Amino acid sequence: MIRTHALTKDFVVSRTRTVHAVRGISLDVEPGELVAVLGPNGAGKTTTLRMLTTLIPPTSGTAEVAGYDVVTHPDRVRAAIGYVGQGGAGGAAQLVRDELVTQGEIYGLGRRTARGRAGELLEALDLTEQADRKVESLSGGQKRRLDVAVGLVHQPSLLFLDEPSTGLDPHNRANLWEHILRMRSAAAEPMTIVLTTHYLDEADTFAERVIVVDHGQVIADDTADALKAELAGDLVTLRVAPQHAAELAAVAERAPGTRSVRVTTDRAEGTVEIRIADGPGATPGLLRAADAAGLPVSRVDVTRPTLDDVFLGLTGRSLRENAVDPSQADPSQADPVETSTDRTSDKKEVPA
Ligand SMILES: Nc1ncnc2c1ncn2[C@@H]1O[C@H](COP(=O)(O)OP(=O)(O)OP(=O)(O)O)[C@@H](O)[C@H]1O
Repeated sequence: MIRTHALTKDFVVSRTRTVHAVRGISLDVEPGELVAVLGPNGAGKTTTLRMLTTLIPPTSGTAEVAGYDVVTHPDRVRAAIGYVGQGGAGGAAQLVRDELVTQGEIYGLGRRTARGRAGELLEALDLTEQADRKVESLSGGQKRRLDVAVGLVHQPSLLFLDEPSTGLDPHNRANLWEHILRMRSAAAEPMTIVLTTHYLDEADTFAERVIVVDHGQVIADDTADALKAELAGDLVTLRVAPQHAAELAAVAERAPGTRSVRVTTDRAEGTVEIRIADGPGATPGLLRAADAAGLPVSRVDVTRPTLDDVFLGLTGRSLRENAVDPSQADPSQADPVETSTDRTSDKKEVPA
């Protein structure tokens, strides 16, 4: 459904400054996949989507979408895909139903077909009651559902969603997802969905495949579970008396399967966080080793990793930090993407 090879995009900002937004992305997305593209601000997610949806041309490399090259056959690509951008669609003063009918007509549907399709989408996305209201009067969640309806009006087999739920509260995010998944399962043909998101839980819960992008490159690509198992490991947290923390960390570092150990102490307690392949399986051995070393553990927690832990493991940075947009960080840098985001994590991890 999507095949890219060494896709790049450079933005020449001035004579001395070029932003290398996308640096050689090669991807294959099969029909019917639901793929989340995850990465910090400025990683190149939107730029990649904009190339795949023919909104901007690549600087180099190739991209085939729905069987057509984005540069040589942009019209064919556009007819086959739906795109819900960050800004949203829709003329504010239009009525909701008219907006959908107009969009359908733009895609070449006859008026009668466009009205029929608008009715179906309004019902599927729970917007029938709002059909005769102005777009500008919709709530944030309703507006986003209308954006999705607009993206689907011509029944594309491939839908791109750029941060579909940003700005929505948790209830509206869940509601939007319920609708997206319902539309997807109701589609006659397998619908491929590619979305970008900042919400790690959203990628974790809904995406069948997660592509992690950083500095314009793909740094990981697998199911969320596989990424977590391969790249992060479970987190076993042991609490001890503060004077025992460093010694317990040394014991933990020697335990089989330990990937990294982090120690923090305050007056009351020492905390030893152990990143380890199989937390539940490793914990009894860790406790036996602590006991044998005369280091009584007062509390044990085992937590499964998140996608943020995956990103942290890959880059040493957290996706939760509100990363600075590299192109805005230091205008004097010739290559801001490369040079201004090398931020080290606050966490002090001791490699195992
Ligand atoms: N038109 C443009 N001109 C110059 N630089 C641009 C342009 N569009 C994007 N960039 C830069 O390219 C880099 C990648 O931007 P992009 O919007 O693709 O990132 P993103 O991963 O989608 O980020 P976010 O999560 O914040 O939306 C950033 O440094 C951005 O400032």
